[in-house]
Amino acid sequence: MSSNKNLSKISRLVGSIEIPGDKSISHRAVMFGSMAKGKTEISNFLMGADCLSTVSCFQKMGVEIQVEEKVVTVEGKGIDGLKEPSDILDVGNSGTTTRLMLGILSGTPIHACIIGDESIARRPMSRVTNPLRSMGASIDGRENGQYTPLSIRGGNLKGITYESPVASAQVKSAILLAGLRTNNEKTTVIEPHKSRDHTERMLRAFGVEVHEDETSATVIGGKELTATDIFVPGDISSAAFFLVAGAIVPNSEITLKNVGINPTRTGILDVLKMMGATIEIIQHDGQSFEPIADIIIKTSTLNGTIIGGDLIPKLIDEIPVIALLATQAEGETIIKDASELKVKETNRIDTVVSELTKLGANIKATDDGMIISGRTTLKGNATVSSHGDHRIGMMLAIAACIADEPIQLIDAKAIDVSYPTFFEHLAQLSK
Ligand SMILES: O=C(O)C1=C[C@@H](OP(=O)(O)O)[C@@H](O)[C@H](O)C1
Ligand SMILES: C=C(OP(=O)(O)O)C(=O)O
Repeated sequence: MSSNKNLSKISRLVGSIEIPGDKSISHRAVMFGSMAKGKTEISNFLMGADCLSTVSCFQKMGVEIQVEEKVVTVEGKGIDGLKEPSDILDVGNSGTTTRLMLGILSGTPIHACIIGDESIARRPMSRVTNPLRSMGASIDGRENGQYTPLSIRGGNLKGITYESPVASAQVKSAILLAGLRTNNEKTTVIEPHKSRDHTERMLRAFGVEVHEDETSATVIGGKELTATDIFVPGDISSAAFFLVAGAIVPNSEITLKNVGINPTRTGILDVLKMMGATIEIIQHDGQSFEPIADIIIKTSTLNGTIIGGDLIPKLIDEIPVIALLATQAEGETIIKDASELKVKETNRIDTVVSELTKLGANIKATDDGMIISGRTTLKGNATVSSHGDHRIGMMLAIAACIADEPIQLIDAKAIDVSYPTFFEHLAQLSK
């Protein structure tokens, strides 16, 4: 489904918005609620297309799930409660749904087929299908299980210690979720850098013990999950677009409310501080399993910086909009160690560089990231495309706020994947 938007410069951004629920946490709440015994009520659920794909896949496996405007109720029937689906499980555009669901299905004695859209069909799945096979799952698919369509039949699993070549919460979560299905065996995932730990935190909320250290996580199989109510904090990856907008649109001051500030996700806040942004973080008291804050950002004078190493997994989805931020910073910004960008919804090194270049940015691709020289005036008067990638679409819509001439954005609809109210929020803040 394609849709285009004409976007113009904005004189200032003022006011406050409530950031919609976190995508990673919304997916997990539906999945873990489906595996648990009892009723899980999820509030502030993200009504984005990706999370609705997760809901529909678990409904097809017989789980009763009701969705009523940001409140989702899941009637879990326990870890053995999933039924063999009579239809294909369609994950749409969602890598998280695909990889975590493969982990869950690995130890479930049913057969399932998984397909998604054309972007999903290009995303590498061997990073989960290979370790899951080594635990005992039968998985097949295009190019020996590297790409969708995939088919899976769960088996009797054994625990493994898996040293992942990539820092990926999707890989870690898939293996840990499979590990829960072993008979009292230990499963450990070791990563090169720590990835987001929402799975570990939420499993504990569902009553399952998870052992964590600096870069590893361990579960013991055979434990039941107990249903619990989950409040989903606002998604810092969605907040990132308005954090950058607030910093680069002149005379702005905006407050972003209820933003999740899990330290494995706050790389964007570190970068804004490193670049000299005026930012205030007011943490809420009495949090449950994920910390939450209101964040105030003002128009800022910015300097270039170097972003790499263990900061990368903490901001991987924010790199497109960080590249835009860097076009408005004095001097050079180097983003390195980020080759994972090549296997997201698009090759985000290529799409960021090609679309920002059309707007007049001084940006070049490297093997594992990009180098941006600022500060440049974005001229606009160009047609750019999301390439079907929600984060590229939102980055370009924020670029339009400061470009001298209007921009036409092709396929703005892609934004619905993670932030369906994005344009309403932008309009609300625009003065
Ligand atoms: O576990 C998750 O919810 C996610 C993990 C990250 O992917 P990787 O695990 O591939 O790094 C991230 O890019 C994605 O948007 C969501
Ligand atoms: C990479 C992303 O999501 P997923 O892997 O779930 O498709 C994203 O939201 O930027």
